[in-house]
Amino acid sequence: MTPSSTRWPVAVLGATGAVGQAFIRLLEGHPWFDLVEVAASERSAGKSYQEAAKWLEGVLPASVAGLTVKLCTPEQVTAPIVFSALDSGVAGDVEAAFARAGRLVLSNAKNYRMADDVPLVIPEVNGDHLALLAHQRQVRGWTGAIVTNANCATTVIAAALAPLHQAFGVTKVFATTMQAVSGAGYPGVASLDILGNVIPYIGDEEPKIETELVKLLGTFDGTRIKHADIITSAHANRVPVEHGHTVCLSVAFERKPTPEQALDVLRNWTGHAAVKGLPSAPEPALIIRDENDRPQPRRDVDRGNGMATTIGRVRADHLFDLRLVAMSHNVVRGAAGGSILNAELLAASGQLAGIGAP
Ligand SMILES: NC(=O)C1=CN([C@@H]2O[C@H](COP(=O)(O)OP(=O)(O)OC[C@H]3O[C@@H](n4cnc5c(N)ncnc54)[C@H](OP(=O)(O)O)[C@@H]3O)[C@@H](O)[C@H]2O)C=CC1
Ligand SMILES: N[C@@H](CC(=O)OP(=O)(O)O)C(=O)O
Repeated sequence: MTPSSTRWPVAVLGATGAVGQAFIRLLEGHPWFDLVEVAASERSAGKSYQEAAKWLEGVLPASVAGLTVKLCTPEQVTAPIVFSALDSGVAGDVEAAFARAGRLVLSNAKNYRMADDVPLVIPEVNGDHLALLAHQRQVRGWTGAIVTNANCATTVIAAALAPLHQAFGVTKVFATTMQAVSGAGYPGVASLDILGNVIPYIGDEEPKIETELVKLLGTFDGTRIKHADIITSAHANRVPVEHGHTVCLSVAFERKPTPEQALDVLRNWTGHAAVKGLPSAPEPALIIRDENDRPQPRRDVDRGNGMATTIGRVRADHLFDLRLVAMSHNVVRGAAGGSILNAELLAASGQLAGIGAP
């Protein structure tokens, strides 16, 4: 699927961090988007990207190495589409300034996720929520817009539960996460804190999982999102894994499925139809493993170029109705790749018209 022969210039804000670097890797050779600008804090601005960033994985693309890092202002950064990998301490003001200046901001930060007029989107799960942008422009008077993607642990849970919610109506979720160190950004957690250890606390993570899930699985009525009626109890843990958040789930339903019925739904789920064929869309979005010892971050995290969610251990639950384990790449599916897929869906559905006009 191609939206037209148009190519869009894009920028990355927070380009030097863990998620910013993933954007740079994933945008290299993208068929629709050209990365033309990178921006970060005052500490990095004015330096070449190569000098400012401690490159973490693979080879830094030559086209980016020599770019001068800009400050994160709409005066300095002129691209109409802006991917934001900014620290949440600054994302609120910076992202609003870009949207006010007519730019489309695709944000990874938590600041606007739960705002009533801001779409919180995992394309396969709730791509239709992007239509909320018309309401956002009306309410805020912006010519640009902000679209957010979810917390990376919530992304795993929502991707696994969306098909089951559609088929059987999820009512309660008990979620225990095992989250990779890359989720804490760079340099992140001190090695002596995490090597050979588990940390049973990630600041602010459990409330985000519990609130974002109901918005993601909610329904859009043409003006607003009606949140799903699901109660979630989350336990968030940091584990010594490089990439990939794993989540153990116990789930209760309105209509209790057998494990076989649940597996059938998961295996046949295709998600929001408009996502199929987009450049970053994994095919399939969900990979179901029958082995007792999967999913595993080491073996499954890069499936679908890091965009697929792997699910296993689907079985009956003694406490609720069903148990399962799900895992996906927190920096790709749960951050940069998810944002790029949001932008692709907007482009393919003709929703980029007028973007970039002041
Ligand atoms: N890592 C993950 O798995 C996920 C992260 N997220 C979210 O994505 C965002 C980025 O996370 P991550 O890459 O891990 O974080 P990092 O700490 O690795 O990177 C933060 C980035 O923000 C920039 N920055 C910090 N302060 C300022 C400032 N005052 N002005 C402008 N830029 C600034 C940094 O620039 P500089 O180098 O110049 O300091 C750096 O580029 C966060 O909001 C995070 O919560 C969301 C989902 C998953
Ligand atoms: N808190 C997540 C990563 C993250 O930054 O999430 P959020 O964007 O919701 O703050 C983790 O530690 O794995």
